[in-house]
Amino acid sequence: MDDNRIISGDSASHNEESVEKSLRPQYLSEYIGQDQLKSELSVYIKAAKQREESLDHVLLYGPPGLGKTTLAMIIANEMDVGIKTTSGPAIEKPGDLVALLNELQPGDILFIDEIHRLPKVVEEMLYSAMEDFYVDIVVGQGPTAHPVHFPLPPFTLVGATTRAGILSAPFRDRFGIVEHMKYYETKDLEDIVKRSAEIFHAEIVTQGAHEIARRSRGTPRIANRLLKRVRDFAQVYAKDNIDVEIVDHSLGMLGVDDEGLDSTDIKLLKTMIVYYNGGPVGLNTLAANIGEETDTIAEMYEPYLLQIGYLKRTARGRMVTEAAYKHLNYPINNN
Ligand SMILES: Nc1ncnc2c1ncn2[C@@H]1O[C@H](COP(=O)(O)OP(=O)(O)OP(=O)(O)O)[C@@H](O)[C@H]1O
Ligand SMILES: [Mg+2]
Repeated sequence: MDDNRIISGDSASHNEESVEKSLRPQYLSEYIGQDQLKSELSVYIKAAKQREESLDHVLLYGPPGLGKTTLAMIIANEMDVGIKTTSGPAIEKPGDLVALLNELQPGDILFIDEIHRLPKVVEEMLYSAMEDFYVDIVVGQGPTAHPVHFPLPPFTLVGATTRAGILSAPFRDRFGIVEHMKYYETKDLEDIVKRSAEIFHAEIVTQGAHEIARRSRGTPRIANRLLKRVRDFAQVYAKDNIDVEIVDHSLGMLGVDDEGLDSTDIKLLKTMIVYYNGGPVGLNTLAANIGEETDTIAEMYEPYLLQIGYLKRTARGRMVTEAAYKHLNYPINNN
């Protein structure tokens, strides 16, 4: 995906990894927002601990950067168990999965990011692992090949995906706990920005935090990234604190508009307005027109534009709404 996108919700590049780590809340009590999800999870965690059992398998889904990986790590901390982290595309064959499962201690968490990208054979092997804690593997080759029943310790699979819709039903049904991550309220993002500023030892006034929050597309990762860039501007301009003026100036320089939309969001909307009279346009056509991958649009751009009501889905494709015409200052064309 496009890693240069300043407000990308996509995973951070390597040099930002360690900063990301320090920003990650460790326990549920430090995790800001997502109140419904937090209160549900805390009940399930408490109950599992009281029974001294492993937590039921958890599926977390929602747009990039909303805190799925963070939450998986929090679950491990709260359960006081180990966690092994991997991702769907990294597990290429059943043997890779068996190797991972084999390393788990009883109660441990296996976190699989991008779980919708697991190969089918691996997914099917997970069925018995999840349900009855065993896998059947074939040992040997040719005439000496024979199946071996391989028991596993009880473990918790935590899966994260941006596309719950494309998981097969038998797979989805094996997760006892399915949680939908929602875009964050501005107030929650404001608290996240303040918390991160404190970790960076950066002074920020409430209005400044509010302005970053408002323009972060409901996404903590974007809020943190914007904060880092604004902090750079404040430092270079020798400001003692981050106020609305410096936020507004910096975000303007970064091409983040008043609603938090970036140049790709705007290009997408303008293409639909100018070339397709507002739509309907199919996702593939749109992707080809603006030079992005279809998946990138579906996972990173479209969900937020749908959420704020600038796009709507119809049976024949995506359409731009009146609100988007207004925001971009285009006359509404009603034919
Ligand atoms: N509720 C929260 N409170 C505070 N910080 C948060 C919260 N949720 C996420 N963050 C911060 O946002 C950043 C992104 O979170 P995370 O990596 O968990 O997102 P993700 O959903 O796993 O994204 P992706 O789908 O791209 O893997 C992290 O640096 C984390 O510190
Ligand atoms: Mg993640």
